[in-house]
Amino acid sequence: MGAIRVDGLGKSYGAVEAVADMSFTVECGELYGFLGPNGAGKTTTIRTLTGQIQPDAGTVRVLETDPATEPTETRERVGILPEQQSPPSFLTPREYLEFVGDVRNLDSDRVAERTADWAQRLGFENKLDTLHTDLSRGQQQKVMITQAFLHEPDVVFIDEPLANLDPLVQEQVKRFLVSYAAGDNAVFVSTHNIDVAEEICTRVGIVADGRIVTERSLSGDGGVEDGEHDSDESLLEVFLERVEREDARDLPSLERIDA
Ligand SMILES: Nc1ncnc2c1ncn2[C@@H]1O[C@H](COP(=O)(O)OP(=O)(O)OP(=O)(O)O)[C@@H](O)[C@H]1O
Repeated sequence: MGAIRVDGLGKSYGAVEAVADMSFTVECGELYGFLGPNGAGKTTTIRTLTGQIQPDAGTVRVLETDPATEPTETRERVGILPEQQSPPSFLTPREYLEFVGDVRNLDSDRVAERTADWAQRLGFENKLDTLHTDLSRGQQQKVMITQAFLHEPDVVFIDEPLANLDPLVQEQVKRFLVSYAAGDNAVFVSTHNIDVAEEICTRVGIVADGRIVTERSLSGDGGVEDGEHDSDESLLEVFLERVEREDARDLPSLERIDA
């Protein structure tokens, strides 16, 4: 099933054109990496796909729902780990995950079971009853990862999944994301970490100036599968080449500077 479809998406904030004619699709079973420099339009695209903001132009569909007109239907079926979001300071992880389970209409026994599983998987069992305000950034990130997957959604949007996590937990989360996508779910990861994208993603879209400038299928062994590019070319090389090319388009030419 088509998980995410974006066609001609445009979104401006006043005079700032954050997203301009963005188009791409993601199928269930894909771990799709959304890569781009600061200010490229990644967060704006995710916010549109999760019904947090309305597009100015184009169409977006998530599991055949329209997040602009059916935000509740969309959000019921997706998991979201937003950029730099912390769990509520006045709740403990257990209380927060019970609340999320309630909002997601999950049976309380199931929530308790999944909370215990995730706490064990990510190693925060001994913090389940500690207020978030007394948890480290990494421990809070583990709780945020748990809430995104609590209802086992078909599509998950994650901004910088490995932020603040120690190397051991990073490995566990990477392995989990790969296996979750392989279970016929779509995992959409926005990241600046090109090495991680190259390691775990099945496909990446490189974003610059509010649109996809190129997409690459990844072979899973660090190689980039592409007819246009040398297969030995790393994803970092592809990224730098395409993003610099877009930057150069925006810069005045030397002749114009000299004139
Ligand atoms: N609420 C807002 N009001 C005005 N401009 C905004 C707002 N949010 C984003 N922008 C602008 O829109 C553009 C795209 O921002 P966006 O946050 O989508 O980029 P990004 O690719 O997620 O960047 P980063 O990698 O730095 O998180 C930027 O020029 C940014 O300054």
